[in-house]
Amino acid sequence: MDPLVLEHVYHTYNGQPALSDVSLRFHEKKITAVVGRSGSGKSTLLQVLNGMLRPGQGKVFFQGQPFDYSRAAALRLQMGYVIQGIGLFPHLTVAQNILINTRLQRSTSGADSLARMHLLMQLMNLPEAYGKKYPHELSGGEQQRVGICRALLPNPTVLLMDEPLGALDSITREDIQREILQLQQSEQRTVVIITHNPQEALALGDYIVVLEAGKVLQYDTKENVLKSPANALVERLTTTRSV
Ligand SMILES: Nc1ncnc2c1ncn2[C@@H]1O[C@H](COP(=O)(O)OP(=O)(O)OP(=O)(O)O)[C@@H](O)[C@H]1O
Repeated sequence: MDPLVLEHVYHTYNGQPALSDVSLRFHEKKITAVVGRSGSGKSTLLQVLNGMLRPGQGKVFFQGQPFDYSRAAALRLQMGYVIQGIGLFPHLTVAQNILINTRLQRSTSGADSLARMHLLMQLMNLPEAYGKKYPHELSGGEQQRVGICRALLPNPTVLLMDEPLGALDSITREDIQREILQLQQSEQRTVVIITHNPQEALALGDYIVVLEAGKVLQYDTKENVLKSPANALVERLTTTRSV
């Protein structure tokens, strides 16, 4: 079952369309990269997926059920969410930051959470000793890795990422891209990652969505997007470094 489905979704801000007739099925245990220019509607799309925004028109399904906005906060806890500049709590250690979602959910025992934290830190190349550090003692890339560990600690079925690597240098980006792929091999989940960088979309995505002015220009496997770009704009998006 595809865990996230949008049917004919429209969203406007002050009468200005941000999403227009977006229908997408995000495939189970696959990475879908959403690429598009600034202002194309990528963040709006992600916020519609996690129920932070209720679209003006159209349907949103999560795990086969129409999204229940009266339970949005509880449903959101089942989705990991990673954003650029991650929002770690500065007064909490790395370990406390990573474990914060478990405290909210009370879903796993303390020992299980600690074991999972160590596993995730290992997969994201964070030395165990970093658990005692504070966010300001880490580099931007390390902070972003902590944010990914935090989002994944409750083992969500879905992981949503909004430009998670946008502020990083290209070498750190590529390192973290490799770690994300490694994580996906060891525990497969449905991942939606937003990026304005076509190279990143191609590096990470099994599927690619190309958004332009709130509309889906193309949605297909990476291979098909590369082989048969829907139009000249998609071709440009997939052959340029960033848009
Ligand atoms: N809260 C808001 N109020 C009014 N307009 C908004 C709001 N959020 C986004 N918009 C507008 O909606 C459109 C889509 O914005 P969105 O942030 O979804 O695009 P994006 O592709 O994520 O852009 P970027 O890559 O620059 O973050 C843009 O024209 C933007 O100005």
